[in-house]
Amino acid sequence: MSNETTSGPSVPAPSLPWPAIGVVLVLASLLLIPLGIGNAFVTHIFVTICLMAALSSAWNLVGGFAGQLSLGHATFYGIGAYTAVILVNLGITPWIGMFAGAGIAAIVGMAISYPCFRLKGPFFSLASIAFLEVFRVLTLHFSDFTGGATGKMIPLKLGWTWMVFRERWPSLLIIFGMLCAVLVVVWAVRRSRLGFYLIATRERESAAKAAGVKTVQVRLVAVAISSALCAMLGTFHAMYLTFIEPSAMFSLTFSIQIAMFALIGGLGTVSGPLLGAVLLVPLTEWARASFGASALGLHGFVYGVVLLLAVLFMPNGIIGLLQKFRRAPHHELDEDEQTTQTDSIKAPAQATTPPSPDREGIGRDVMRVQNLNKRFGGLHVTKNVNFTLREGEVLGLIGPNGAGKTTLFNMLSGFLTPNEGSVTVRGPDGGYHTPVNPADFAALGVGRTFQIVQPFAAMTVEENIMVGAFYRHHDEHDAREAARQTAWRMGLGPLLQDEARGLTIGGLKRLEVARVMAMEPRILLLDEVMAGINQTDVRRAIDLMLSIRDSGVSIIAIEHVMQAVMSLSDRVLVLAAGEVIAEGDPHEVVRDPHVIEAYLGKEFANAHR
Ligand SMILES: Nc1ncnc2c1ncn2[C@@H]1O[C@H](COP(=O)(O)OP(=O)(O)OP(=O)(O)O)[C@@H](O)[C@H]1O
Repeated sequence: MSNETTSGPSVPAPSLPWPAIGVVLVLASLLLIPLGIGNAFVTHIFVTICLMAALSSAWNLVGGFAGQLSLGHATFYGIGAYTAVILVNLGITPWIGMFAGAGIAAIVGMAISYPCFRLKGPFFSLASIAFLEVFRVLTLHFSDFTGGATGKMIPLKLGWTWMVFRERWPSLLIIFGMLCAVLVVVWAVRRSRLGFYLIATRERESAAKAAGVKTVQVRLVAVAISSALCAMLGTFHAMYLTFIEPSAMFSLTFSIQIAMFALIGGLGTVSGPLLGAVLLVPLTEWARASFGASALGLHGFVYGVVLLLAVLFMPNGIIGLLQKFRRAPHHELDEDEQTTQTDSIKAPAQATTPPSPDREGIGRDVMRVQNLNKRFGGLHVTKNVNFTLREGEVLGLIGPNGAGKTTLFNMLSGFLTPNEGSVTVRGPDGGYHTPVNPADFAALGVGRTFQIVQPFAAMTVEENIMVGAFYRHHDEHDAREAARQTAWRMGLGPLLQDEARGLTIGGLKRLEVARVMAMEPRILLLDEVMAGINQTDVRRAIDLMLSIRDSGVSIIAIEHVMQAVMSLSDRVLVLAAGEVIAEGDPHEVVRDPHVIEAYLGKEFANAHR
């Protein structure tokens, strides 16, 4: 079993007060310093900082939270600029044009991102650049509307209605307000179910799907919000510049700059892009002013050097570096502490799911598997698999390596479509349904774990479990509370604020179960949750599974640890070479000569005589 974790950017806990105080102080100085100095050039620099910080924060929703590294975000900025300028020329105020541009950009963003989500890493970035170029060429082509290569002037109508001013301070007020609004949107997204789902999708798409996340849908929502915000900022900038032309509005360099402030400040964090812009824009503007025409393009060189240094020494950006200093040492549980903790968690555990000595009888069928066949090319992996799972039952699924157990689980949770056969699940309404994808299975109450643990590495233990809890609790406070209760029940209480990437394999296994339990499933598919954990943890896991079973959940458990299989299972199903070779009472099944021959071996049989 590999302890596989990704190393995505760090995600700070959103509720800590010090970053909020820092952000408020930075914002206050962005407004008060230029207003206090009253110099046009200084005000211009602060307008640029606010604009870049806002654009980068909006980009961060897609590039940071969703992990889709777009290098073509100027497309939406350009759409916002052109829409507003065309409308201004028709006599419509940019305050309206701004929203028209936002709507168009959101639709365009979703339309071009949907097919590109299949592309990973640099391929998505390249596709985003290609679309940027397409829009630049389109703007050149439709010159009747856009002015073509010569660009378009904004009619010189001064005043708040037209967003054009003789002085710079009104523009500063507008862009400062827009920056605050963008930050509030990003902050709200980060705290919401959408934010958790985006980060979960970025970290582990399969695990996110298993938690009921509609991964394409949440990324499309993020793209729509991000594109709309960029377009609104594009409108402002067009009015500020009073002139637009295609190569400036749909510029690759500008797109890279937008992404870079977030990369340097802290990808996937609320305050990172703001910090990046505050530190970098004055530096480059100073370089531009100091060296002027003698070193044209010097700002690009400055950006390059800073980016190189950031990648080398601060892979998680400035925010990641700051976090490192304040992060508490990792909390590893020792044996005594674990015992105490297990004792101490009994109370909340019993409060939610009392382990019943008079376990309710096994009820009606909750899952029916009929004639399941799966082929990978010429390899026939599962052959005519039939079985049923009943309410409150624990079904042990055993068999040698390569027998097709995980493949079967993938079909029971919608991750694979069978070539023949069907899986029907009894829904909360009492009717039987045939789900087809992970979201459908989750909606019917089927939760699963993965053989290779799939933590959302950059999230804390609490946040990992919250991704599951959000399935039932849409409000952040409710989801956090449910996650905490589940964590204590699973023995993860003292580790709530630890990052998942720091857990031991035993901890990661428990986290995997905790996340799915937080979804309050009716059917639980456990894939080797006891592999690679010590004897004490195995005993604890057995107790935990019994308490889960007693709460009325039906369980199918793939397990090689026979101690667990024997003490947990009401029934055992043995799969060998894709076929069910035995099914029934565990004590009878382990005596079956076919099972001994195919899986258990003679030594096991002798030991259990
Ligand atoms: N996506 C795939 N493409 C091709 N072959 C696959 C794929 N997934 C699984 N297999 C093959 O199907 C067979 C069954 O694999 P599966 O992982 O389901 O077995 P398993 O019983 O879960 O084994 P283990 O106990 O080792 O996890 C193996 O031969 C495996 O190589």
